[in-house]
Parts: sequence; C-alpha cells; structure tokens
Amino acid sequence: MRKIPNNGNLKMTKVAYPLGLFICLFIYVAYIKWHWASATQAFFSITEVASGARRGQQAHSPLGTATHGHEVFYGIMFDAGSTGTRVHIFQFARQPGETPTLTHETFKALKPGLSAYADDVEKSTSGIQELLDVAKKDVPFDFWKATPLVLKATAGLRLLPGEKAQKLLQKVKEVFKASPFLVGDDCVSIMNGTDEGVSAWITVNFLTGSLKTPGRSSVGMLDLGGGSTQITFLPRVEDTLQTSPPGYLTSLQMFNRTYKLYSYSYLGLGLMSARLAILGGMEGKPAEDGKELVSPCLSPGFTGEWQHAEITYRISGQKAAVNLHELCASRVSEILRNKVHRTEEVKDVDFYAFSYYYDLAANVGLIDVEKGGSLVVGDFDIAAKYVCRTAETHPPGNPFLCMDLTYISLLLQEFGFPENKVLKVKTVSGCSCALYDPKGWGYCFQPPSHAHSAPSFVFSS
Ligand SMILES: O=c1[nH]cnc2c1ncn2[C@@H]1O[C@H](COP(=O)(O)OP(=O)(O)O)[C@@H](O)[C@H]1O
Ligand SMILES: [Ca+2]
Repeated sequence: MRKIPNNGNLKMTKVAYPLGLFICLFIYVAYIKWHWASATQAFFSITEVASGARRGQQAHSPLGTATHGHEVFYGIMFDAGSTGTRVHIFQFARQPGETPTLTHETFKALKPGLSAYADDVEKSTSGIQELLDVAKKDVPFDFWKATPLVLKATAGLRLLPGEKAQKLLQKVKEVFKASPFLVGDDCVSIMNGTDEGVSAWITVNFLTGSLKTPGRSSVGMLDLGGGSTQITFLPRVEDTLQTSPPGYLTSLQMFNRTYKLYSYSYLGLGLMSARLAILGGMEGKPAEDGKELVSPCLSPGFTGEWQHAEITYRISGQKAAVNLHELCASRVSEILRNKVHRTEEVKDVDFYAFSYYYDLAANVGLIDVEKGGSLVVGDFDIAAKYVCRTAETHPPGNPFLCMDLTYISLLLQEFGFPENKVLKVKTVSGCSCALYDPKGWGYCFQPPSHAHSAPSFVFSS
C-alpha cells in the first residue's frame, strides 16, 4: 500500500478563479511527486462533490466542524483496469473560501482485474470489499457518510460481452451500496476509450504546464494498458484534421478554448490482449482442447503456462527457431496489419508515454525506474533485437520480453513514429477519470462532447 503524505508547504493562497484548484494540484503533482494521474483526475471531481457533501452533512451534524480552521474531506476512487483494480483514497483540506488542496493519498492495488470474474461475479466481491476495508481504515468514521465513492472500469470490461460486464458492474454497485460511503446511482461505470485518452491528455498537459501557459504547445499522450492503448494529441496541421477517419477527432472545450483533439483508443491492442493475439488465442476462451499455443516470440526451448483473464494457457516457443526477432516481428506485424491509423503529424509533436511503455522501458534499463526518462523510439527496436537474439540461446527471466518489446516497437512504428523520435516515458498515466464522466462527478465540468456534437466540456467557474 502506498501512502503519500503532503508536507503542507504548497498551500494555495486565495485565488479568484477556480483554475487555482487545478494549478495547485498540478504544481503539487508535477514538482513534488509526479505520480499516478488518476489521483489528479479524480481530484477534479471528488473535491467538489466531497466538499459539497461534507457541507451538507455539516448542516445536520456538529461532527462536520472542521478543526484548526480547515475543512477536511475525502474521496474514494476505484480504477478497474484490465489487469488489476486499484483504490485511491484522497484526503483534501480547504481553508474557508479557498480552493482545496490534496493533503494525503492512500493507494492499494489488487490483481487480477474485475473482468477476470466475468463467469463468477460473486468472486469479484471479496477484492472490492478488501479495498473498501482499506478505505474504511483510512477515512475517519465520522466522514464515511459524506465521502463519495466511484468506480471507473476500462478495457477489461469493454472487452466483455455487454451482459457480462453489466452483471459485474451491478455486483460492484451492490457492494458499494452496502458500504457506509456516499454512492450515487452512477457510482460504477465503464469509461469509454476516447474519454480515457482525453482525460490522460488533459492531465499530462496540466502537468507539463502547457494548458496554463498561453502559446505553449501541447504534448501528446500515449498510454499502453493491458487491454487497450490510447493515442491523443492536439493537431496543428489542417491535413491531420482533414484526413483523420470519423471517430478519431473529438472536441473539448475547456477554459474558454476549444480543442479539436485527435484521440483514439484501440481496444484489444493493450499489451496483454496483444500477447494473446500473437499467441493465437481468443479473448475469454481457453485454447481448444487445452492445446498448446506456440509462438516464434518465445524462446525455442521454452514451455510454460500463462494466465490471462483467469484462463490458463499452455504456451511454448517454436522449436529450432532461428532469428527469433525476424520471425516474431513478422507475426506481430500480422496482428497489427490494418489496425492502426497513421498520422504524419505525430513526428512533430512531443509525446509522453505511460503504463506498459514505462514498465518495459524501465525493465530493460532504457529509463530510470524511479524517475522515468527519455528515449528514442528506435531504442525499443534495439532492445527487442538484443533480447530476442539472447533468447534464442538463453531464455530470459521474463519469457515475454522479446514479444513485448517487438510489439511496442512495431506499434509505435504503425502510429507513424520514426526511429529517431524522442518520447518522454513516465509512470504517470491517465487511467480512470471521474472528472470526465458526463453523468458522474463532473461538478467542475459540464459533460464532454465528442466529434459531431457541439463542444461542451466547459470549465464552470
Ligand atoms: O496505480 C497504478 N500504479 C502504477 N501503474 C499502474 C497503475 N494502474 C495501472 N498501472 C499500469 O497500467 C498498466 C496496466 O493497464 P490496465 O490494467 O489499467 O489496463 P487497461 O488500461 O487497458 O484497462 C500496467 O502498465 C500498470 O503498470
Ligand atoms: Ca489503465
């Protein structure tokens, strides 16, 4: 479990414009602890709801009276990713009349993801309950009733047949409703892929300061999750806007500006889903007759088991394979063929890359594990070639390393990134985002709108 206390030396003084809420948090996150972005994203919405609820409670109860002139309130956010469920418990403080600051965060993650329980929803409850128990320990008893609780699910649930996903969400909702926290009717939902990409783009652009500095060019965002992968950037070239297929452009209105973003989430191209496709398996289905899945991306002598979404697959490397990298690259190219839309403009935009881009780059020493860092796209190719060649004779500790690096390298090439393109790779990612939910806790924002409807993602001050 991660606990992140705030040393309290970054308090905002009174600001006229509620933008201070965001600036404060992002300065805090960017300079004190560039860390997991769902915290920041949830912050946007939680602060308003939680403090509102708290005020409501205070009207009836003397327990709400703040100590030392501070009003303290909490928010709980579950990020139900395809590979795991994570809880973020936020504590905020607010001086009367001032914007709240994030003063503490508790985090705990559990594996596997919620979607692994698609065929036995009852089993999903113990993990959710365990994370709720963490929240109950963290949030003082008197605050339970006023503390909003929300869950946002991503690719794992999107990949499930609708009925199965709904059953899981319903189960979680029951557990939430039985909890002592503040839950609304839409406390549990699946976030759509574009919202996931856009919310991460907003976060990283706050973090880099480009949204608050007029004239500063924005950065692009790449997120590689387990089930889906997102690319989002702000095109500056008319041709990108003209040539992008429908569904790849989305309008976002924020701080009196309209952003026409290029954003797309590729469901099934997250790293774990890609592994399964490369191995020749089908999402949610065990291999026929327990057949072994053979891949040229695994060491020739390797045999083992791999668990994905609660299904165990027997896997092995292709016998006597020579030039593993070439064979693997050709298999991966088959999987990626005609799946990814390429834009010329990505060459000219600064990009940040998160999640498995970070995990893999850190794993092979391309970046610092703690701080992240910069690399060029071609580094993934060099690393893939090296790891795959070594794997021909010595199976690596992680049997998927050759496959994963080859996949990442080819995916980036498919997006249109040249090998000399610099990427900044960080641990932060835009995962679940409460703020970006049209019906959710968008107290700070009006509902988002995409593509064809009028932009309405408006900061309401
Ligand atoms: O809270 C977190 N801390 C650090 N890494 C996280 C956290 N949540 C997700 N990740 C990263 O996200 C990736 C898995 O993606 P996820 O399970 O969210 O799939 P999805 O986004 O496709 O649903 C991994 O790289 C994992 O390290
Ligand atoms: Ca994620």
